[in-house]
Amino acid sequence: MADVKYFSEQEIAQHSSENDCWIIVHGKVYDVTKFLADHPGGKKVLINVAGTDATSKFDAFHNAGTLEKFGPGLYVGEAGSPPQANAAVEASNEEEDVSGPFGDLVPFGDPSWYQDWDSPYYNDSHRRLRARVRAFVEKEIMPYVHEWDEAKQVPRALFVKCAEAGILAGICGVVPREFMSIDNIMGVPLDEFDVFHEFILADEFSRCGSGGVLWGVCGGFGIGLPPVLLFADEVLKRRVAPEVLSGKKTICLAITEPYAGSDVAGLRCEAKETPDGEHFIVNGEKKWITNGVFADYFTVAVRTGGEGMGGVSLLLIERIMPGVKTRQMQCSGVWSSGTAYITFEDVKVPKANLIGEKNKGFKYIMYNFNHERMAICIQSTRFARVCLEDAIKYASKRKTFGRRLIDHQVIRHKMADMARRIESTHAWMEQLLHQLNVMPHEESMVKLGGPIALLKVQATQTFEFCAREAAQIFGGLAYSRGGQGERVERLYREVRAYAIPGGSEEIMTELGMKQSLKVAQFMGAKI
Ligand code: HEM
Repeated sequence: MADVKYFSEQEIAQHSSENDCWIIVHGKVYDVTKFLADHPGGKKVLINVAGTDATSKFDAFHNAGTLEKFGPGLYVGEAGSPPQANAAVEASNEEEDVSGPFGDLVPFGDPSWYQDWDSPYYNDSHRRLRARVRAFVEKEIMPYVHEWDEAKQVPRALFVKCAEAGILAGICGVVPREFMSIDNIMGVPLDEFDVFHEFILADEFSRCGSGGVLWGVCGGFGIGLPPVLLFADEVLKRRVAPEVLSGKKTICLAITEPYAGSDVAGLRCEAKETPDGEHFIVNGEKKWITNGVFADYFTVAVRTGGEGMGGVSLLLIERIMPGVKTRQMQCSGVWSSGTAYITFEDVKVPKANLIGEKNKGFKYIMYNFNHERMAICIQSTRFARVCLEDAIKYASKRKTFGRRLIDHQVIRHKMADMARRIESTHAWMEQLLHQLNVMPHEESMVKLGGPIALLKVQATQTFEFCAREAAQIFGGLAYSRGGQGERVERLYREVRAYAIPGGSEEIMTELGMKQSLKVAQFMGAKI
């Protein structure tokens, strides 16, 4: 704090020309002289408010993220006089107080336990984690999301940052203790880390409002690494897991093909054993593979046996192996996630890279399906909240016909419709997360497969509805990329990336009911 400079209103008022232009926004002083020519809103608007407090005008046209990104380069100090040092306050700040409400308190913009409602699912360790992930995402991710999305890639350094913060280890569904150099995940001891901690990691990360960035970091990792951790032999696991968990290398899961999507058992990519039995020769194509553009490792579903699910194996293929080619696919959304079309042409893969047993691949894939689908539900539900949060914030400041947008009943009713869908989806999601927390895995695969499939439909349809309604509230601002409607515009384009992969809406609806009927009959229902 010692280096912070303070300026009085009179001092700031002297910097009021095109050649020397300061403004105050939210109590901070910015020297925008060199920024005038680059300001996307034009230089005149800035010169008109030079030397004054421009907070209300600034708020009318920008997101909070604008200052997080541009502010540090323009900041010169604080407006007003220095605060008196208060030893008692400084001492009490050292203890992390996690009680009370948390976040911006926009109605339904965060789950209800953020408003200090009682909940059976969360304790102080969850509250502490919530604050830490939020601080990390707001500092390291949110200011750059638009830039990364437009560049269609996330920086490699972000993987290492996320690994060091503990985020990677926390989202793979199995806590990879043996490969971790620390005994906690963002301060939560590994023995205490539960499904709700993982939920908070994914939910708070999703506040970045970009499936592209989220999948860019976690999309391949969260589904490509679990089969290695759970089923690969020690040698393969020890070679691959530590470097992926440390963010130095990346991994993805390659199942879908031009010929087989949700119908996994129909995949064609073949792996033929060489006569000496030492290698597989892999030939085939994979499509829509998240992170495939840059991944170092590919957990690939290949056909090693006859038709159907009994002939599928999982093989770890490496980018350095001759015959592996990837190209970026041009998709409507999730731009920075590196969606790839992959060709394997006579790729020679050592037998040692077989994950688990031959022809057991389908079982291994199924093992992680509930986890993968739950991740999609968590992300979709938070994205729906992001749409509502941004819509409420924007409608509270934008005026039309002499009134704020939010003062129009038709706009409030849109918000109400969004809120009730989000809250009911969230409550069902928490109920199922609780079951995942307490139920043995094998049992949960059978009993929860149906409800989680239906929850995926519910969550993605809620997301779709909220993206649409928020876009209507933002109007033209959600039709152009960047700026105030940035998150809504992007999320609107990303809806299909959630409603189709991980089991399409149609297949989930059918599976959800069929599976639930089977379970009911097994449990004795006379139907
Ligand atoms: C530190 C000061 C400021 C910075 C860093 C800044 C930055 C930006 C940026 C990055 C944009 C593009 C849209 C976005 O990303 O949000 C923008 C747009 C804009 N800014 Fe600023 N701005 C500042 C201050 C102001 C002030 C004080 C005003 C008004 C008096 C203003 C008026 C506008 C307008 C009218 C737009 C265009 C909005 C639109 O496209 O609808 N800006 N500004």
